[in-house]
Amino acid sequence: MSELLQASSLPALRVLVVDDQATARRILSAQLQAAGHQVLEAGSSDQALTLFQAESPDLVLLDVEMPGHDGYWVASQMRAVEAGGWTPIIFLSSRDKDQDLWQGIESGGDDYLIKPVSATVLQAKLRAMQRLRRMQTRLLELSDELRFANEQLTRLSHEDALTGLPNRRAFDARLQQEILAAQRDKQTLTLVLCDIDYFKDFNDSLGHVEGDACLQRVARLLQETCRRPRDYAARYGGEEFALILPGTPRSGAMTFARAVLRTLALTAIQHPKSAVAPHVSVSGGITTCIPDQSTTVEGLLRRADDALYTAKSRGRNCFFSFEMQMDTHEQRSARAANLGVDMGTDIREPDPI
Ligand SMILES: Nc1nc2c(ncn2[C@@H]2O[C@H](COP(=O)(O)OP(=O)(O)OP(=O)(O)O)[C@@H](O)[C@H]2O)c(=O)[nH]1
Repeated sequence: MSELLQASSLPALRVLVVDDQATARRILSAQLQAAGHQVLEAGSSDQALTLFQAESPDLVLLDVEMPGHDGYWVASQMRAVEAGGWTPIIFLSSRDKDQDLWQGIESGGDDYLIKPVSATVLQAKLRAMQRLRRMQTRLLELSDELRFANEQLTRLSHEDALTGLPNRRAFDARLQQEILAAQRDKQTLTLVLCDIDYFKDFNDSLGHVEGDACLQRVARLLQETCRRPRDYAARYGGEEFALILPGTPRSGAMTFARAVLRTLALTAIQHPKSAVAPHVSVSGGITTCIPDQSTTVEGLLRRADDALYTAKSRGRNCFFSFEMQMDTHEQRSARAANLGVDMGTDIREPDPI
């Protein structure tokens, strides 16, 4: 690289020189190389277009008069294939009428120099192009940084900072999508709301730092209990979690609830102030339906929340579902036989572990 380029810290350019005269090309190329630039040479309009597309040069120096298609045509073709980019094109021509310059700019050129072009003028033009190139590079970097920041922002606006689970906003959007999908496919959809029991007492006795750690562990356990790819766990509020189990009927929801209760019992996060268990437990409200036109996010959440309230009032550390209560005794017995569990309207861990 020449001392001139190094000293100015301007980027060296990859220049496509298009001229049907081999001698003119060679002289120009030598000047450019002496100034530290890289040169690609094209002796025809077709070759120019091929190199332009294959090599994406930083600058095109383009002769006007060439056999076949002239330089104006080449410039317009380059603009057409560039798709959103902008490579500077400078015409070098012995045509010196105003109309020629006009046509050059109209066809997509950025500048028009009349041959013979002095070495100083050429250097000056190249310096200007180098500055443009540097600005363009910086703009591209900035736009990448902006895109990355936007992606981060979108992710953060959908994520709960403490647990890393999706937050309420993301959950509501997902539930809406799953309602529509289940409506379309006539599939069952289960919604579960879980709330940690006596969590205020947990915080009061062990402190908020332990409380936060507890929320993180419960979040992870719930997420791990979601075994199917479309199951979705979110932090819905303070100590409340919400789960969507698509394609899951009542029996599957019960299995899920039992798994949650068992996992929490096995994990045994100590809860010195719980009135229902020596460990952290949850209460849960479940609703299962095949959504129709009248099914809404708000309606489903209300039903699950009412069920959660009932689970709390029935003693906590259990799940409750109104739909299961509506099952006939025969259905319950049949399912209980299949699952090998004692199924009431609320779901508990039957044997102390
Ligand atoms: N450490 C911590 N505590 C939280 C967070 N969000 C909510 N809480 C606490 O969760 C507790 C919820 O208390 P309540 O709504 O009274 O419910 P509870 O004590 O769990 O009682 P029940 O739900 O009836 O069993 C409050 O003390 C909140 O301060 C959090 O991000 N971190």
